[in-house]
Amino acid sequence: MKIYYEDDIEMDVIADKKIAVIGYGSQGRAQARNMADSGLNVIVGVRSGGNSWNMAKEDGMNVMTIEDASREADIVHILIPDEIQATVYEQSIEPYLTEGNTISFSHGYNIHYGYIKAPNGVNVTMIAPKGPGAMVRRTYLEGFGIPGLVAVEVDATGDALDIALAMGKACGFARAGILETTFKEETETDLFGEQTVLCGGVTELIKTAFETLVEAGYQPELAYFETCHELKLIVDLIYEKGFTGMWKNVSNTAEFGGLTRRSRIITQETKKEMEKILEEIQKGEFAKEWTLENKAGRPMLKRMRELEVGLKIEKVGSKLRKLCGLEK
Ligand SMILES: NC(=O)C1=CN([C@@H]2O[C@H](COP(=O)(O)OP(=O)(O)OC[C@H]3O[C@@H](n4cnc5c(N)ncnc54)[C@H](O)[C@@H]3O)[C@@H](O)[C@H]2O)C=CC1
Ligand SMILES: CC(=O)[C@](C)(O)C(=O)O
Ligand SMILES: [Mg+2]
Ligand SMILES: [Mg+2]
Repeated sequence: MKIYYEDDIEMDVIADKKIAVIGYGSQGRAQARNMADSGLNVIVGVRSGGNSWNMAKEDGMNVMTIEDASREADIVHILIPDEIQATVYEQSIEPYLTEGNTISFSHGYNIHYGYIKAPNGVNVTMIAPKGPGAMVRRTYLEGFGIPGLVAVEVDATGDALDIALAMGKACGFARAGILETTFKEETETDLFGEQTVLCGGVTELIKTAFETLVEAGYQPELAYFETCHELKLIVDLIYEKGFTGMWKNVSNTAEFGGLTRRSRIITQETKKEMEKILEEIQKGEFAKEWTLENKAGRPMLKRMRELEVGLKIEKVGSKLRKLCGLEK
C-alpha cells in the first residue's frame, strides 16, 4: 500500500500543461475550481449554452465546447456521468487526442468494463476523490482535502503516475492522502460501497427504522430526529474518532444496547447478500444492468425516484429541515 502526501508530489510535470475538465457537475465544478485555484491552466469542456456552460462562465472559468477543449488540452479529465462517457468520448473526445496526451477519470468504471479504450500513445489515469464534489471544494477552501485514489491503466509517456498525482495535489487530495490502487480495485470497491453502505444500505436502514417507529404509533417528527437527523452526528464521531471513539462519546446504555443488538440487524444473511452484490459487480452484471437501463430510457430509475420523493420520511424530513433552516 502506497499513500502519497503533498511533499511526495512535484507539480512541475503539469505546470505547463493544459487540463480540460469535461463536465461541470458535482466533481467537474469542484475539481476544475480547485485545480485553477492551484495555478493550473484549466479549460472547462461542456455543451455550448447549457447550464454548465453558464455556471462555468459565471465562475470565471475558461469555457469551450467538449471538442475544442479536447483538441486544445494535453490532459482530458472526464467528469461527466459514467453512463454517457463512452458515447461522448467516441464522438467528442477521442477524435481530438494526439500522441502523448492523457485521458483521466475520477471513476474507473468505463475503462475497467471496456466501454472506453484509449488510442495507442495516450496515457490512461485516474485521480478519484473518496467523497462528493461539494466536499472536494469545501475542504479545499478550508485548507484541507478529501482522500484520493490514484491509478494508472496505461503509461505511454513514462510519467503518467506523476501527472495523476500532481492533479490530485492540485485538487487538495494529497493533504489527506492519495492511495495507489488499480482501475479494477477502485471500480469494484466504489460500486460496492455506494450500493451496500454509503447510498443504498444506509438509506434502507434509516427508512426501515423510521417506518418501524411510525407504524408503532410514535410521532413521525421524533422518529425522523432519532433515525435520520442524529445519524450525521454519530457518523461525524466515527469519522473523527473511529468506532471506539464514538462508543466513548455515547452513553453506556447506548453502547451496551448497540453492541448487543447490531448483529440482529445486520445479520449473516446480510453479509451473504453483500457477497452476492460484490460478485455481480465483479462479473460485470451490474454494469450490464445499468447499460440496459440507460438504453431503455431509465424506466426503473425514474419510477424509483418518484417513489423516493413520495416517502413519508422525505415529507416529514423536508418540513423539519425547513423549520430549522437547513433546507430552503
Ligand atoms: N458525484 C460524486 O461525488 C463522485 C463522482 N465521481 C465520478 O466523477 C464522474 C463525474 O460524476 P459527477 O460529477 O457525479 O457527474 P454529474 O452527474 O454531476 O455530471 C453532470 C455534468 O456532466 C455534464 N453532462 C451531463 N450530461 C451530459 C451529456 N449528455 N453530454 C455532455 N455533458 C454532459 C454536464 O456538465 C453536467 O453538469 C463520474 O465518473 C463519477 O463516477 C467520483 C467520486 C464521487
Ligand atoms: C460520492 C461518491 O463517492 C460516490 C457515492 O461513489 C458517487 O457519487 O459515485
Ligand atoms: Mg465513491
Ligand atoms: Mg461512485
